[in-house]
Amino acid sequence: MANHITFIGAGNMASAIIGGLIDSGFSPSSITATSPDDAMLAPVRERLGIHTDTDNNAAVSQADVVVLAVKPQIMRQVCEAMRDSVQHQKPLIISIAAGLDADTIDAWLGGGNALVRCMPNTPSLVGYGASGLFANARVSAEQRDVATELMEAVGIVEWVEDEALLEAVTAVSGSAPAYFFLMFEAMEEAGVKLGLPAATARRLAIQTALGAATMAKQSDKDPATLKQNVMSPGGTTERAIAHLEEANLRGTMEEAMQACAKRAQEMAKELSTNN
Ligand SMILES: NC(=O)C1=CN([C@@H]2O[C@H](COP(=O)(O)OP(=O)(O)OC[C@H]3O[C@@H](n4cnc5c(N)ncnc54)[C@H](O)[C@@H]3O)[C@@H](O)[C@H]2O)C=CC1
Ligand SMILES: O=C(O)[C@@H]1CCC=N1
Repeated sequence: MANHITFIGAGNMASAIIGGLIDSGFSPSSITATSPDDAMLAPVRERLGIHTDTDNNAAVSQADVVVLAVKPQIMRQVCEAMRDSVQHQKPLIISIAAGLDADTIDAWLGGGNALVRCMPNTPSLVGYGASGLFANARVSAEQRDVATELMEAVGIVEWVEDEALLEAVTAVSGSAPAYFFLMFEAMEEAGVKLGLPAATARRLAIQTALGAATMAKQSDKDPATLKQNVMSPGGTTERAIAHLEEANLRGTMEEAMQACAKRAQEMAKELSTNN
């Protein structure tokens, strides 16, 4: 495992990963998070007990792993400003930015870096993250293990050998918590229209999703069979599923996920040329 990890950026995704790491036993004293605004750092410092710094270069100079966790739109400026300290320190770089390819980030950091691109998701905060990882040619087997260990501390890890597949990972898991949260909103709203108090509908819907996900994960049956097991012939579920199929839920999911992957591609083009 890494001796010291520095997170450049301390927003939603960095705090989710840091929170998950600490819950899984990683020492807060081995983690630093940065932001130019100390007011943003105070809550993570107080809540998580980690080191914080408003100076990215100072934070990089102590790290053997640097996680780039700023918005893609400011990544170039952030990377170029810490190029010298990265070149001096030569840490393993892990970028979690959507739509920014490994070569582009490596070039912004001066080139020659061992760089892992990771597409995590926010359930990392509760230890149920799902991350897709890609390593550039400079990443050693030991560094791969470090990246795996880091992200496995907050969930499951899938390596891809073709970087372009991270776009698919973004559609299937990176952005996907939001699809399920939308589903919870919709189920709560519909439950209220059917007469339930909002809080009751929300609790039932969320618990049901947790139960369904746990069953799907633990069972040796595929999701289609598990679905079939809920559907009594001529019963209530059959009617609901027929409605969802007629409304083309599958097609809608496919279109949404294609749009997600396409946006990752567009961001890669926009950010590598216009940034
Ligand atoms: N939110 C999500 O579900 C996911 C986000 N990502 C990626 O994670 C990255 C971060 O996203 P979020 O955490 O959602 O954004 P965020 O806006 O919550 O966090 C960004 C952080 O960067 C900090 N920051 C701004 N300028 C900085 C600088 N010069 N130096 C250091 N820190 C600076 C901000 O203070 C803030 O703490 C993005 O690249 C995004 O594509 C990837 C997967 C999922
Ligand atoms: O929406 C986004 O661009 C980021 C990347 C994946 C999840 N959130």
